[in-house]
Amino acid sequence: MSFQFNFSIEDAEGCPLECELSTVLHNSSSGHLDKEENPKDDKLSLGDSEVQRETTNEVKATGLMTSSGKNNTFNSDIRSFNCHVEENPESSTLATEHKPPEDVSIILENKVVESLSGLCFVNVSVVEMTLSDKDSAGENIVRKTITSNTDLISGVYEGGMKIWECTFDLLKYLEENDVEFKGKLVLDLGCGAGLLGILALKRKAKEVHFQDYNSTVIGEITIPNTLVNCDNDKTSRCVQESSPKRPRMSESGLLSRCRFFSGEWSQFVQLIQNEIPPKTYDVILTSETIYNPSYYSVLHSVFQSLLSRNGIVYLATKSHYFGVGGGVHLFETFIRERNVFCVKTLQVYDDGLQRQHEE
Ligand SMILES: C[S@@+](CC[C@H](N)C(=O)[O-])C[C@H]1O[C@@H](n2cnc3c(N)ncnc32)[C@H](O)[C@@H]1O
Repeated sequence: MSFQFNFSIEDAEGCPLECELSTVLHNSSSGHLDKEENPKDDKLSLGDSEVQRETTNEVKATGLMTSSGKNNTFNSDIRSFNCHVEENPESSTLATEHKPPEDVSIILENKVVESLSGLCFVNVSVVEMTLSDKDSAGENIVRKTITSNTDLISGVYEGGMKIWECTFDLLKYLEENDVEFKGKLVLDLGCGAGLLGILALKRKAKEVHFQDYNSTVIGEITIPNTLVNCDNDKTSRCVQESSPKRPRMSESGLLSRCRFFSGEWSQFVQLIQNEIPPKTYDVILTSETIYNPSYYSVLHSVFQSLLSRNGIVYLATKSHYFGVGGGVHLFETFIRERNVFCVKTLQVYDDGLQRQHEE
């Protein structure tokens, strides 16, 4: 069954010039999500959105609605997922840049590498097992999530350890539509495993920045994943499942076109904006980052501050995140109310939804 949301495609002429960034999030957006209007939507759909700036001063946005049940082998079903909201979250986590070590082989110690569709990634369970013993001095996110039995702990751990389903939808969309990355400065925002940024890197992006809330994710998952995909000419014959790949130092060339950041989004914006010259991104890729409505304001300001004038944002999301309350309708409303971007649906993937719904 195909499912379409109420996204509309707007002419760039219909879009206003940049407007002020709203500071109100909860109040302004929550009242506009009318769950009763499409009561079935929430359970059935996932979505991708793309936000685009035009060459004129006008801002145009397009959206890609996707849904998928195909990748459940890699991800538990998170349409209804557990989120623990900390009473005193460690918010405003400072943004930090992470430099891969000189000896890149160290990064892959104790890692098991898997592959899918030409992309390699470390097995998260193995990383978690290793970390549950040793990260007590660090963020300790593995132990915290095990203890609280949650997919994420708001303000502490934002879910970057595993690969979420919409990442695969967006990868598919980018490949099928031959989206151009050559020569572009790309941001994988809320990257987790970083597969979106890695795809951009392999497709000749000039530079890719990876950002995740948690430094543990960047160090233990994102950087290793980037490294195992850095074997430029040989990536098509990815390592066999469960076989660790040990790239030579000479194979890590692509790493020089990557930068890695951890920290909360507003802090990240500050860090990037303080660079001289200040940077803006041609493409922002982001998957499963709109689950929490209380982050919409800062997320919008990331787009507004860091997207270049001709830039474009591809955003992949599920229709609704039970337990936290975010979702595509709410986010679309939020974007429209800010009046900076327009939104359009690009595509809906609905594989497996009926099956999921019947359950
Ligand atoms: C559910 S995970 C999705 C990870 C990955 N994009 C995927 O699709 O597999 C959400 C990601 O958004 C990022 N994130 C969410 N809220 C954030 C915030 N307030 N500040 C910084 N990063 C945040 C985290 O880095 C986290 O990894």
